[in-house]
Amino acid sequence: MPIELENVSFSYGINTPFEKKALNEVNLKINEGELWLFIGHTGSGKSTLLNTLNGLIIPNGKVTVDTLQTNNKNTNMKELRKKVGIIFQYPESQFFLPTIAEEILYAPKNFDVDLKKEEIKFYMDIVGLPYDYLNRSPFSLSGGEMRKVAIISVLSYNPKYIIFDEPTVGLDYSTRKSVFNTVKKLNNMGKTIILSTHWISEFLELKPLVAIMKNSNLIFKGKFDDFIKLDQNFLSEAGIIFDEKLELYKKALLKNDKLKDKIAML
Ligand SMILES: Nc1ncnc2c1ncn2[C@@H]1O[C@H](COP(=O)(O)OP(=O)(O)OP(=O)(O)O)[C@@H](O)[C@H]1O
Repeated sequence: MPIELENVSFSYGINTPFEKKALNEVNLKINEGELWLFIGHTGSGKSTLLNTLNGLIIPNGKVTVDTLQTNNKNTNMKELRKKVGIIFQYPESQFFLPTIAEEILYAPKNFDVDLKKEEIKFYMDIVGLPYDYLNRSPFSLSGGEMRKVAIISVLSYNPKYIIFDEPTVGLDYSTRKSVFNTVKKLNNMGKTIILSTHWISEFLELKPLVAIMKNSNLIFKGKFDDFIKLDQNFLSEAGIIFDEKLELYKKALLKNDKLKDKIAML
């Protein structure tokens, strides 16, 4: 079953001098097992859109997760939020417990999930965090390690859909690579992943589906190679600039050169 957005619109600060439209008539269907990359300039509406998917923001229009509609007062929001886990930008700012083990156990407890020791180890393996970190304070970790703990605390209640809002923001190259590997593993496990990023080429190997936001509008949704072939002006007006790797990939793709698959793996 999919996540479906139908005519989704949202404004902040309605009827105030600060009223700001963040989503305008967005329509999108996200099928199970897909990997979606949301891109677009700063302030284009990506985070707002992601926050509508688990009911943190209730927009006008309709957001349906499997059979659960976020704006239906009969919807069990706990059930919906258990299905759709969000890893926020700078999630580490939300830590408040003394040990990593307690941080990891907090969300599953909330969702009535009895998390087994082996499951914690399994999730630690996925993100690449050593087991002997469990008794450490989350505040003693590096930024990248904190990000990994935040990812585990969402994985720990086994959501079907996992949303990453700019998962690699503020991280160094090797930690970005490790977050990328986590995304890859989760998607290979069949999880549906929806992520916003400014680092498109890091995800090239996975050939995600791409959604482009511009000034609160969803201006493109489609396959990765169709995105790559989009007109350069159209892209740069949406704040999207290709780096060297994407340019190389585009050249090979347009020439139908087999090299493109090698470039994607770089
Ligand atoms: N809490 C808020 N109150 C008022 N306006 C907001 C709020 N959050 C976001 N906005 C505005 O809504 C618009 C969309 O913001 P949003 O955070 O969704 O964009 P974004 O594409 O995720 O940006 P970024 O890439 O910088 O994270 C922007 O103009 C932003 O200033």
